[in-house]
Parts: sequence; structure tokens; C-alpha cells
Amino acid sequence: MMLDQPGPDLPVAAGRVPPAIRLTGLRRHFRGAPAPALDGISLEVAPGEVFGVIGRSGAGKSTLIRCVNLLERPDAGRVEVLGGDLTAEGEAGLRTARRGIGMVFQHFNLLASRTVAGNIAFPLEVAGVPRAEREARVAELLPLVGLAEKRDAWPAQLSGGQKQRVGIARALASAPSILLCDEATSALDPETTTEILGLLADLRSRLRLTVLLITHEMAVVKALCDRVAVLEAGRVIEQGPVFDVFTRPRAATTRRFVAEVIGHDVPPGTLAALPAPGPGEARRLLRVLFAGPHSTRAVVSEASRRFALDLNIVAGRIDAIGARPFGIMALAAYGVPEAVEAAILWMRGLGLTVDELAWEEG
Ligand SMILES: Nc1ncnc2c1ncn2[C@@H]1O[C@H](COP(=O)(O)OP(=O)(O)OP(=O)(O)O)[C@@H](O)[C@H]1O
Repeated sequence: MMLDQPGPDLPVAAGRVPPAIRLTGLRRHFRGAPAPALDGISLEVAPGEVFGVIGRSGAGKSTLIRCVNLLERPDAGRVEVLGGDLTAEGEAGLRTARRGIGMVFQHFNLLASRTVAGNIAFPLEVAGVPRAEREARVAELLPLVGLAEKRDAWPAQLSGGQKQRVGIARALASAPSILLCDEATSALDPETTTEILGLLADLRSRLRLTVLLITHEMAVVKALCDRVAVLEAGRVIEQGPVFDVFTRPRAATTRRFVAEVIGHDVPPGTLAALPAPGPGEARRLLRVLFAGPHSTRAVVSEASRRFALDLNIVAGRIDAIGARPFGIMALAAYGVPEAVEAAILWMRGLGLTVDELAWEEG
């Protein structure tokens, strides 16, 4: 498999333009909690970028996203949105700033007593927008989220996916340039998740939105995000372009998230089915992630020649992020222990991620 196709440019490379969102040193320690929910978070989201924050339950994701529109006030640190310091704003300034920041919720948060149109118009009503203008905006938004036929339906008559479409339209009502998504697909089945992620991807490019989303699913990050930060115990432990994080995950937590999506676990029983190492020989089961200008076959055959190893490919697949392919394979390596070690170092030197899954000496 050849993996040398060039990748598309990121829509906005971080750092080239002033960020749409800049968080600096955010801290939040809830009273009575043993540890801070946010423990010094700094990150930047470029205009037009989809930035994902992923973490396990309790990592601090909800607290983080709620700090961006100051639904939650950090104890320390700064929240800048489109150049303005929200942490320095009073209530009136915050209300104005929040009109530029839409938010989509996991459980939709629709008002059961209002129709689809009534829910979408709600934030405009609160902001005092005249009726005719509200109606015109709702008429624009309904087809944009694929609900043109559902204007007068009640939330109880909608599927989960349709409810989230209403939630998205409501978040866009005041024509924000920033969209915050708080686990927007976590309450949906896999098929509906794919639909909603597709809708968000479409809206993002049509409306030139900057999107900050939180999720516990790496599949969401893979489908939608340009960059990702991994949150653990209130800290960012790793961040970078999604392709890089998938192909060169560093932290153990990141590797586990990546493994969930690309499923490169070696099938059970693989080791038992392999020949035992000979006397003085090492047998190692390796998981190798490839990206960039390598061909798996070339790496395997060259490593085999250079280090006098017997290398068996026991599992392998190819995947892609955007249009950029990468490959994963499990290799059983047999040879003198030093040669196996040297081959691993050589592969890592080529920029491949090599994990050792099992080790045995004859
Ligand atoms: N209002 C609160 N009062 C006290 N502790 C809180 C409060 N909100 C969150 N926490 C605690 O802060 C930590 C981070 O919570 P947060 O909800 O931000 O994490 P999360 O990553 O979003 O998790 P989940 O996906 O389960 O919502 C957790 O230990 C949580 O118990």
C-alpha cells in the first residue's frame, strides 16, 4: 500500500491569523471537589477551523466549553472571543458577545410547548428582534437544516436527529460566527450521528463557521475536526492536527482513543497461532502506524533485509482522514533480540509509530 498522496491544506493553519477563540490559563475548581475541573487550559481556535476537545467522562470538557461563553465563570484565566476579552465583560457586554456564539447541546434542550419554528425563533425573541424579522430568519434556517416541512411540528413529533437539527438552527438564529457543540451527537444512534456530522460539516463551510466541539468519541473528531486537543484531569495532554494525532499519538490516553476508531487491535488468538521463537531468538508482536511517503511493503522488506529478521504481517488495514491515507498493521518479528530492537528504532526513526504488543524469547 502506498501512502504518499499529499494531504489537503488545513482550512486555516493555526497561528497564521488571529484566533477566533483564545483561552489562556483557564482554571476552575468547584467548591468541595478534590481536584480542579480545569487546571490551566490554554488553547487557540483559528477562524474557520473545527477544533475538537476529546476526553473521558470527568476530564473537564463540559466545564471547558461552558467557560467559552461564560455560562461557567473560570476562577482564573482569560477567554478571548474574536479579539474581545469576555472575562472582562459585564452582563450587558456578555449578552451582546453571546449573540456571536451559538451553542448546540447533547440533549437538544428544546421547549416542548413551542413548535419547531417557535424554538428556532426563541433566542431572537429574547433578544427583542421584531416578529417579521424572526419569521424571515426562521424561513431561511429551516431549509438549511433540512426541516422545511417541519415548521409547525412539535418537538414530541420529531426524531432525535430532527430535534438536533432544530437545536442547530436555534444556535444559528442570531447568525453567529462561532458554534460551540457540547456532545452534539452523543444522544443519537450511529446513522443519525453520521447525518448530523455531515450537516455540521456542510454548515461549517457554507457559513464559514468556527466550531469548537467537545466529545468523548474519536470518530467524531475523525469525521469533522481539523485539530484536536486531548483533555485529561483538566489539562490538555496532547494537541495537534487530527491527521498527526491519529498517525503519531503520543500519550497513552490518545493512543487508546485512536485505537477505538481505527480498530487496530490484533485479533485474539493471533499470538497463539504464530510459530514459537527458536532458541536464542526473540519474537515480538508490533503494531505499526504508517503515514506519509512510506509503503508498508517497502518498510517490511527493508527492515527484514537490514536486520536479518523474519517479519510476518498478521493484520493490517488502511484508513483515511479527509483524503489522506494512513495504514496500520500488526507485525510478528523474529530475530536475535538486538536486531529486533534495532529494527524498532529504525522504524521509529522513519516517523512510524511502533507499539510493542507482546514479547517473548526462545
Ligand atoms: N457544578 C459542579 N460542582 C461540582 N463539581 C463539578 C461541577 N461540574 C463539574 N464538576 C466536576 O468537575 C469535573 C469535570 O466535570 P465535567 O462535567 O466538566 O467533565 P466532562 O469531561 O464534561 O465529563 P462528562 O462527559 O461526564 O460530562 C468532574 O470531576 C465533575 O464531577
